Formats: sequence, C-alpha cells, structure tokens
Amino acid sequence: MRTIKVGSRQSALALTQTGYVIQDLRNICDREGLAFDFEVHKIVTKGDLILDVTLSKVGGKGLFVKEIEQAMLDRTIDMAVHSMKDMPSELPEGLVNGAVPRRADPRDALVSRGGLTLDQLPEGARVGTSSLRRSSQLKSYRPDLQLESIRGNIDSRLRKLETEGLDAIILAAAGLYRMGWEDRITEYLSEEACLPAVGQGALGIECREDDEELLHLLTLYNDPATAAPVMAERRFLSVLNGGCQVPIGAHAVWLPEDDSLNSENKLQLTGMVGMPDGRLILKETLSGKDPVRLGEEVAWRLIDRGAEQILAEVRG
Ligand SMILES: NCc1[nH]cc(CCC(=O)O)c1CC(=O)O
Repeated sequence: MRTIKVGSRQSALALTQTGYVIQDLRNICDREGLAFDFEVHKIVTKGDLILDVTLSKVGGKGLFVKEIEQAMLDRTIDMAVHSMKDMPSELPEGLVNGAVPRRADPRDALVSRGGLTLDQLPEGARVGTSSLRRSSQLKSYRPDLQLESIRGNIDSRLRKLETEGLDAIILAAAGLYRMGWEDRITEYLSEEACLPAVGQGALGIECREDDEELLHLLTLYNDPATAAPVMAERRFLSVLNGGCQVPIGAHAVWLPEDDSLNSENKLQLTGMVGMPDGRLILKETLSGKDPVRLGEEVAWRLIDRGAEQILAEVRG
C-alpha cells in the first residue's frame, strides 16, 4: 500500500478542497481495487505570509504555488490540489496537471449586507474586492460604486464585510459552496455583469510527470467535459500573457448538440479584457471544436481591438 503525500496550503479553503479530492480519490480506489492511502502535509507559502499587500504588487498568483511545487520536485510531497485559477499557465519542468475534476459553479457571487442585489445597492455603495477583473467589470456596470481593496482568505473577507463597514463583497461562488457558506450568497452575478476568472470553480491536481501509478489514478479522476473548456480559457489567458494579476476574464461552455449530420460537440468561449477603472471593457465570444484554437482566436480578436495596449497600461 502506497501512501500519497498531499501538500496543501493552510487556508481553510485549501484544506477543504484537498479533503474533498482525497475523499473522491479514495472512492475511486475502492471502486477500482487500487491500494493507495493519503495523508495531508501543510505548507506555508509566501502568498500566505504577505496577505496585507495587493497581490499584483508582490508578484502575483505564483506566490501560492511555488513552495508546493518545490516540495513535489523534492519528493517531500507527491501531489497538490490547486484552484485552477491560481495555477500558473506554465508548470515547472518535471510536473504535470494530472487531472481536472468536474467543475463547480464558475460564477462570482455578491455577498451583501441586508441581502441587496447589485442593482439594489445604494448610490455610491462600498464594495470590497481586490481582483482587478471584478472591480473593472463592476465599475463598468455601476460607475457610482466605490470599489475597495480587500485581501485575505475567504473567511477573513467575509468578516471584513462587517468590520470594514462595506456594503458588499464579491467572492467566487465555488469557494463559498466548498466551505458550506453558500447561504451567504445574495446574488449570482451574470456573465454580462462579471465574467469569471479563467478556470474559476475548477481544480487541478498537480504531480510529478514520472509518477506513473499516481497518474493512472488521476486519469480516472479527470473530467474531460471540464478539462476542455478550462483548456480553452487558459490558452486564451496565456496568449494575452495574463500571468500576473490583470483585468482578464473568460468562460467556456459546451453548446448543446445540433441535429446536423456531422455534428460534434462545440465549445463557446467568451473572453474579456478591461481597463481597471471600467471605462472600457472588450469582450468577444466565439465557438469552435478545438479548445486551444478557440482560446487563441478569442485572444487574437481582443488583441485586434487593443487588448495589449490596455494590458500594457495596467502592467506599466
Ligand atoms: N483568489 C483566491 C481564490 N482561489 C480560488 C477561489 C475560489 C474557488 C475557485 O474559484 O475555484 C478563491 C477565492 C475567491 O476568489 O473568492
């Protein structure tokens, strides 16, 4: 019996997600007669130590995964569960994404005081988020809103709704669901109001590329119906070079099959790039069968319309 060492950040969300994945993997092992056990190893990352600075100022998302990836390469741990949206587009040499399990709700959610919806918030209401993607789109939708930066894990952000006197905060619905806090959601934001982050709601399971036993198990856990749309979104992001925190969103879905003879399932991808103050939001939707090409085509359309100038300004 092999014990798989699963690295996890210490945040409540990371530990909860890791726990769900281990439970799913145990079920697969029972069903398939595979002899694996699992144990969790907690790892403190740089991102966890500097929760008071805006992410874009300290070097972006990679901060949460670097130490975990090093531990995998060092064989201190064997695998790690990431939120797809925190996973950098390029994995280090020697590591692979072994599975993308079935996606949870990809939408952003409004958590407001008094149960008001986005449209019902009073003139000039203070809304907390530190994601440029969310603030850019909300500013565009409701220019009167005052977007305020809040960082921290979802538990501390929910507390800040009370302690900082905010009217509302925006969080990923998936995180609230996984924590069992979905009753805090006042409204699911439509894609028109707020297109989600690339990969939002999906998880990725990273392991060493030479760990064949584990990769075999992870193949059984992979959900191709999730992996393809997430691939399209991530290809879109990497063409736009969206590694660091920039106002970029994307969401891909499967279109219902049509009745034509040579019908194959098609994906539909919407991508957006916005100015941080919301004055300009570029959005494109295309459909296609190949997720990689689809991601590239939506990105190129936005580049034709000036996406790179917007992003250069944000990064500059
Ligand atoms: N950036 C942090 C983060 N990474 C993943 C989730 C939620 C779960 C998910 O999107 O899969 C969150 C919290 C949030 O944005 O509200």
